Amino acid sequence: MNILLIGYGKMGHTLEALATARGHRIAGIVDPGQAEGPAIADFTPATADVAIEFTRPDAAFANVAACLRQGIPVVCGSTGWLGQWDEAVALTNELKGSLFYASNYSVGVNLFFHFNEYIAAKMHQFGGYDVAVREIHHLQKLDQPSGTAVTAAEGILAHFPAKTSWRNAPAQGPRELAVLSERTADVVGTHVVTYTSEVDTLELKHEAHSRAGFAQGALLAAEWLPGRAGVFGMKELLGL
Ligand SMILES: NC(=O)C1=CN([C@@H]2O[C@H](COP(=O)(O)OP(=O)(O)OC[C@H]3O[C@@H](n4cnc5c(N)ncnc54)[C@H](O)[C@@H]3O)[C@@H](O)[C@H]2O)C=CC1
Ligand SMILES: O=C(O)C1=N[C@H](C(=O)O)C[C@H](O)C1
Repeated sequence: MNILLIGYGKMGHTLEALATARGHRIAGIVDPGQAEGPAIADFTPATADVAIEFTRPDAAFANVAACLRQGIPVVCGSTGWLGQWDEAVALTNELKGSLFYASNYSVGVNLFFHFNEYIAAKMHQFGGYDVAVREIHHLQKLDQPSGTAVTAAEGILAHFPAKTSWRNAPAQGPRELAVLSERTADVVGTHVVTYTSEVDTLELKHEAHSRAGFAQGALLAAEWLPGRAGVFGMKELLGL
């Protein structure tokens, strides 16, 4: 496939290496850091089968919209832009385009999401536990809490009715779910869901050892998306 890379930072470089190792061709790289590099408008479905976007919260929506307008299926991994999610869905449907989004492309994290929802329902059934989410990332991360932590929090709220909202700070009452963020040098991405009762603690933890898992999942999505119109995520791709 001809893959357009949008964003050539930590994820862009990891994706480039993995995509070429899997026999794909990089159709172009769009990044303001690339001197005299191309723009998304320079590409069409004839030159790019799919675009993969990993940039920053304030750039993601415009990049997704530009791909949709060019008729290029887009796999977006940027986090922290979901305030514009409804607009992105509406534009995808209006243009009959193809959009894939995941707050985390790692297969392991998507299993973590699946077990998180199952555990939340069970813990609610048995009662007596409080729950909190914690995420730890490197110092360069722009958004807080992480997109993954938001997905985990929403999974808990959907299955653990004792919690009705989440807050990126210590909970202010028993109905609030605390989503706590830590920033530490060189941590790729760690997420922990902790249930505590008076007598014990139960934890579900995912720790990324490198960015390879994110890139593998994003490439799976990029290979799957072309030819499918609509909005998709990892549940559809992995059948979870
Ligand atoms: N969904 C997932 O599985 C994952 C999501 N992420 C998210 O992906 C995003 C990027 O992460 P990293 O590569 O680690 O960041 P990074 O800071 O290393 O790279 C971002 C790149 O985007 C470029 N950029 C900025 N504005 C741009 C624009 N308008 N158009 C094109 N390129 C632009 C920057 O120059 C930089 O090279 C972040 O939002 C991060 O949270 C990161 C890892 C996994
Ligand atoms: O910025 C990162 O690095 C990561 N961002 C994603 C998120 O916000 O959840 C996924 C992963 O944890 C790495």
